[in-house]
Amino acid sequence: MKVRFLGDSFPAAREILAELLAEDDVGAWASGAPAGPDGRADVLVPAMREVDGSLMDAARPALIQQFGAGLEGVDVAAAAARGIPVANVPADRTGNAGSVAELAMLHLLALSRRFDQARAALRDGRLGEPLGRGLGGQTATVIGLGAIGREVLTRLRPFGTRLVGMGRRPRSEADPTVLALVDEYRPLVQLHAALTATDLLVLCLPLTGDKRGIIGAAELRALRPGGILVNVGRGPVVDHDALVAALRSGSLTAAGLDVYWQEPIDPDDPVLAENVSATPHVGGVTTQAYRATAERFAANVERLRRGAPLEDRAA
Ligand SMILES: O=CC(=O)O
Repeated sequence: MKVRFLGDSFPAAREILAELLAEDDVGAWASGAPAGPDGRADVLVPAMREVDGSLMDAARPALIQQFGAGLEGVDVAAAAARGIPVANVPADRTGNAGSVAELAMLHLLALSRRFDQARAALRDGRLGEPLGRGLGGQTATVIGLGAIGREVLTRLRPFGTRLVGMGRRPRSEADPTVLALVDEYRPLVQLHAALTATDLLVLCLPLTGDKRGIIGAAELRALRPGGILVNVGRGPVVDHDALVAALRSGSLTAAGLDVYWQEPIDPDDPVLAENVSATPHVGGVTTQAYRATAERFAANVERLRRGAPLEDRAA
């Protein structure tokens, strides 16, 4: 089987997959699908690129299989119209959610303890600065209570942080396992009120439904003074210009970002000149999560080969 990733990002995913699918041809189209017979793949891997109907017509894949959870770049209706199955590897099945949550913790700790400034002080020969803040006693609001949000809450608990969980559902319909993880549950319709009592805002949302730009200027302004935002879900959930403005004015103290409006982010993007700790979409990029993701991916390729029903289908 010919397995092709769109773009040459996420190289370790291909390496681990190539080991598991040793009989198959695993590779990448560095700049999108090439024309002609070379542009055909049995399994097409979106890898954060857009997959529209014309790309499907050119590549004529037997399966569009994400190496990970997010399918927001895939025109699932166009795939269904062409009879092409679309599948992903859900974050809760592989340890991916735990890896992403761990990265959220890294950003929270680095920004609260001002890790970049500490390293700069060390290089300047200064001692005992900067003054950081601990996570204890602060209020963290985690928006998005899927597998990643839950793992973030679990990891924050031992730090003595007050935990607010926000999800779509009214409290009466919230999942009891989520309610057990938080000090307070609030439905998303109470977003503004929750933010006014928030020091640490952690976004763990997929880009589905009406989530684009839900964190804009008014929401960032509502956070408590000294507020920190961490986004490990999807970039466009936050309004880019509002984020830059809030960081510039100091109304938001710092941001930890692993996901962006376009990926990879332009290194000259003004947000990167502000007080941010930024990583290039490595939330799920750990040997543990990748091995488990690759195993589920390879199992679906094997099913495709045998004509067996595929797992984790979105279409
Ligand atoms: O971003 C990573 C994923 O969607 O799995």
